[in-house]
Amino acid sequence: MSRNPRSGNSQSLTLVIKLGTSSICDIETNLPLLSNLSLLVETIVKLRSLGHRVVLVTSGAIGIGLRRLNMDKKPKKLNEIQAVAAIGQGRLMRMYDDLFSQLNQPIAQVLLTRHDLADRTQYLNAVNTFSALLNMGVVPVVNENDTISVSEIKFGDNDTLSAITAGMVNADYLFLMTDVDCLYTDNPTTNPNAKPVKVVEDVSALRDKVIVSSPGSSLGTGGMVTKLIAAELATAAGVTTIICRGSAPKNIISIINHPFSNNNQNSESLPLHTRFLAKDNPMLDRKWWILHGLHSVGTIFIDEGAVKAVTKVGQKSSLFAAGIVKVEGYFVANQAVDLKIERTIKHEDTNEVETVMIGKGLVNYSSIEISRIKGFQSSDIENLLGYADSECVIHRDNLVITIKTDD
Ligand SMILES: N[C@@H](CCC(=O)OP(=O)(O)O)C(=O)O
Repeated sequence: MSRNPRSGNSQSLTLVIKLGTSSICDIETNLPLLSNLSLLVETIVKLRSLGHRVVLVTSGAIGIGLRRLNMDKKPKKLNEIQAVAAIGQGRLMRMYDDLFSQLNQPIAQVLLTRHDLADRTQYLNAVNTFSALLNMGVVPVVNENDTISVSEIKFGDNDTLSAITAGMVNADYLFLMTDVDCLYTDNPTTNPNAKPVKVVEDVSALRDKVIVSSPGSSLGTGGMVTKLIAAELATAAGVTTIICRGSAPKNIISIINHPFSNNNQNSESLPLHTRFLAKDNPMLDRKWWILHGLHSVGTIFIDEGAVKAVTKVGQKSSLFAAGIVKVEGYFVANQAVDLKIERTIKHEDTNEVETVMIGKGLVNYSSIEISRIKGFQSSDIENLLGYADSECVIHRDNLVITIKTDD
């Protein structure tokens, strides 16, 4: 089996390149790593000249902001960190614009939060803006909008933001540039026996095989854990994801020029990197948006019959009120909720309740309405509520199943 980038040829690829704080600022002094950044800019301009479309997702606002204020450490208070990021973001963009301008490459600033993408219209507006920028030959430079990002609406780290961005632009590749060559079976700085992991077919299966304790830098929030989450999101959207060393950006060109097949996974001619293969059947854009773009605001617990119906191979059903046993959280129609089942596991003396995540979906009714109609047939909804907006609680088009099924 060979899973190559979706466009199937290397004529014109769409690449998202994510650069973490450790590749932008010196970890001791916070001074910008100008030679690194210049090499990256040269590589991106080279990629553009080869006909590729490039999006840069960059951290570094906090690091650059700290340097501007002559502060050694990140402040403790969230609003002060946000202030530092606001100071650094303009300077970060100025630095990129200065470097790209030397090579006549126009760039654009795109600042996003998860909240912006939770609304389908705003999500599509962002998709359209990216599309227009790439069609104009511009390199969008993306960061999280730290001024308005607090935990509820945060991507949390730029690895996740880069995976969401890669899904939005239908990228062929996501490059997660970091301070190590690749993913290892353990932390290579503390364990000399740690082995490089070169090709990953299934990110979720990998979690038991590698120890991903390697922390991010003191300024960044990511580490290997967030890279694996990003790889899982991106590969689910059909994006081949690569972890490679941030200080050697030219490797990107070698990697995309080298056709991949499982037979040459140990190719010695390529620089060390980890390749996460894109899923053969990527999730449709809308379902991927529901799963990763939206924040869950509640939970609907369903019974075994409903689990069977919504996970049925071939013809998955919508979720009806009859299969709902419990509602948690306060939400209104059109918001995203998790779908779970509680199962009782009988031990000799005790019973244990296990909660299993089934999926996520957009509801047609509020939590208060669902509490009143749960367990009833669709034909009873009008009597119970005085109206019946929809016969199902979650339509199958708005429902994403996350447990493994056979289809
Ligand atoms: N928006 C922040 C990003 C912080 C962050 O997640 O950094 P990293 O883990 O290095 O990708 C900044 O620009 O400093």
